[in-house]
Formats: sequence, C-alpha cells, structure tokens
Amino acid sequence: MGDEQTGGKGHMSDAAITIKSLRKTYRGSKGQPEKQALKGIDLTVPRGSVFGLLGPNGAGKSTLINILAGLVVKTSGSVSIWGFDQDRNPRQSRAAIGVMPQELNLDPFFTPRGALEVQAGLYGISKADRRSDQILDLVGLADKAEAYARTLSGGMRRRLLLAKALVHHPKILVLDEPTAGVDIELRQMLWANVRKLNEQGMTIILTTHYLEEAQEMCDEIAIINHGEKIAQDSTANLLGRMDSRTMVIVPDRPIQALPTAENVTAAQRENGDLVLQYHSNLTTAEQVLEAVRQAGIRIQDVRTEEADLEDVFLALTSSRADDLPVDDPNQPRRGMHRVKL
Ligand SMILES: Nc1ncnc2c1ncn2[C@@H]1O[C@H](COP(=O)(O)OP(=O)(O)OP(=O)(O)O)[C@@H](O)[C@H]1O
Repeated sequence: MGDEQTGGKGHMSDAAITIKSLRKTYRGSKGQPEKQALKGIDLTVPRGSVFGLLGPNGAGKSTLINILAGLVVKTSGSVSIWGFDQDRNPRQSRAAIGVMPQELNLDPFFTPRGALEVQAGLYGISKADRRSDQILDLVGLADKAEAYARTLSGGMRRRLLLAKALVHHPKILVLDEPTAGVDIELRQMLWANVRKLNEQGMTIILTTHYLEEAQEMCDEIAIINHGEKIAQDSTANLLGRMDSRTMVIVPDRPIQALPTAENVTAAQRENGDLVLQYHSNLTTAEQVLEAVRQAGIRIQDVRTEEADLEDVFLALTSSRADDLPVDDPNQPRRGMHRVKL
C-alpha cells in the first residue's frame, strides 16, 4: 500500500535513514565567519547495510553523525531514522539509533556494568529487559564489569563505548572513526562484532580514515566533501568507475630504453622495475606488453595493480572530479600502500 503512494523504491520505511536537504551552519563566534558544514545533503542508508560515510578532514562527517545522534541541532532539512521523523517523533527516532562516539568521555566513577545500567535507565529499559552482562561479554569486558572506568585502558574504554551504544538494542549502530589509533586486537574485535551484529540484521554506519577497511567492510559508500555529497554507490560500483591500471614489469636485465605507446606512461624505479600506467578502456594489457617487447625488453616477472578505494576517493575529492590523479611513478603516491618504491 505504501508503494502506491510513493512509487515504491523511495518509500521512507525501506530505508534505515533518510536525510533530505540537510544543512548545518555554525554561527561564527568572536569575529569568525559562519561556517556552512553541511550544504544540503540528501542521503539514504538502506536497511541491513554496512554503510560507509567517507570524506576528507572537515568534510562534515562528524556534524552529520552528531545530528543523527541528536547532539547537534540541524539548521534545516529533514532526518528520518527507521521511518521516524527526528522532529515529529524524537523519542522513537532516538531509540532506533546507537552511536559509538570518537571521544572517550566516560564517567570515571562508574564501572562498566554501572555505566550500562545508567544508560539503560536513560532509555527507559526495564530491569527485566536489560542485557548488561551479555553486552559486556560481546565486547570482551566481562572480566572488567566491576572495574572503575578510570582504571580502564584506552582500548577498554572504546569497548565500553560500543557496549553503551548497544544497550537499547538499536536498529542502527553508528561508529565514528572506531579504529582510529586502536591496536590490532581491538580492531579485529570491533570488526568481528560489526559483522556479527550486521548478520543479525543491524544496520551499520561508519566513518573511517582507513579506506582499505571501508572497501572491505562496507556494502555501500557515500563520499562527502566540503559539506556536499559527491558520490553514493555500492562499493563495487565505485571501484568499477576507475579504469586506471598499473603494470609492473621486472626485466631480466637492465633496460636500454623505456617502451613507448599511446596512452601509456612508462617509468623506471630505482630497483630497475618498469612501471607502466594505462587505462583499461583505452589500452589492452596485450598492447602494453607488445610495447615492452618492441623496446627489446624481456620479462622476468610481471604483476598488475588495480585501482582501489583510495584512488576513487582521491579522484573524487581532488578539485576537479573528472580529473584523475596523474601518477608520477617516481614519486610515492599519497597514502599508496601497494606500490613500494
Ligand atoms: N562547533 C563548531 N563551530 C564552528 N565550526 C565548526 C564546529 N564544528 C565543526 N565546525 C566546522 O565545520 C566543518 C565540518 O566539520 P566536521 O567536524 O563535521 O568535519 P569532519 O568531516 O567530521 O572532519 P574530521 O574528520 O576532521 O572530524 C569544519 O570546517 C569544522 O571546522
């Protein structure tokens, strides 16, 4: 019935979160100009997804998340959480979402169990419905249930923040930079939990600076820049947009001259490896190899590297969206992890 009214696909109740024309302007204080942190964002987060919200520093991610969490008041626009309008149904929309914040602000005088009990009280969860021990167990804090928060390590505090976000069994869990500066063990615990919760049906929204992580974890990604959404697509489609390829060839002896071919950039690394860059919609791998043979180079070994989310991100957030970053193979690429020079 709802489908008839709305044409089906865009029906609010199909989405975990629907954001329309969301704006946030921070008032300038002490002579500072005002700051438009969000300039009219439209965003739909599908139910059941692991959704990545990415953007460079200052793009507006925290502002967006804090609006979802009810910590920042929007300037205009609408936010609907699990079908509940934030303004018209504040209680239901708040109950549908749990947020694990970035800051480790915990009351030092509470124990983890105490902190969860207080949180449950805030959400009006009856004693019989509380699952504090189960949640502490999930985040690996069962043995610290009675330790004071001030005695907990940074990692344990993060676990407790995750536990607090889960107390009221939200439909949607938001994680703001959950793995910034955490050790490998905690990172693995977090991702294992995220996967488990998602399999149980929870919608997950996360921001992360680790694009490899976003690529691995997220079904769908939105990229925001300067307060505007500049892309939203499935992770696979975003990656598919990039057709840049890098072929690295280990020649069997020092080379005399670089191969030349149209639309192919060739360079040599200090270790003698040959780096050829091309676009798969312009040039085939065979054409690249042919140019290599033409230059009299014999191949001892070869590998190719595809674009990853980092490339997509850089391409989209560089000043001209249609201007793919041009790689100088003699220079390490920004944040590049696969090409070791
Ligand atoms: N309380 C505030 N008052 C004024 N300006 C603010 C305030 N909070 C954020 N801003 C500004 O709004 C813009 C967006 O900030 P926001 O923290 O949302 O970005 P972000 O994408 O989360 O960045 P980061 O990854 O660095 O946290 C920035 O230019 C920031 O300086």
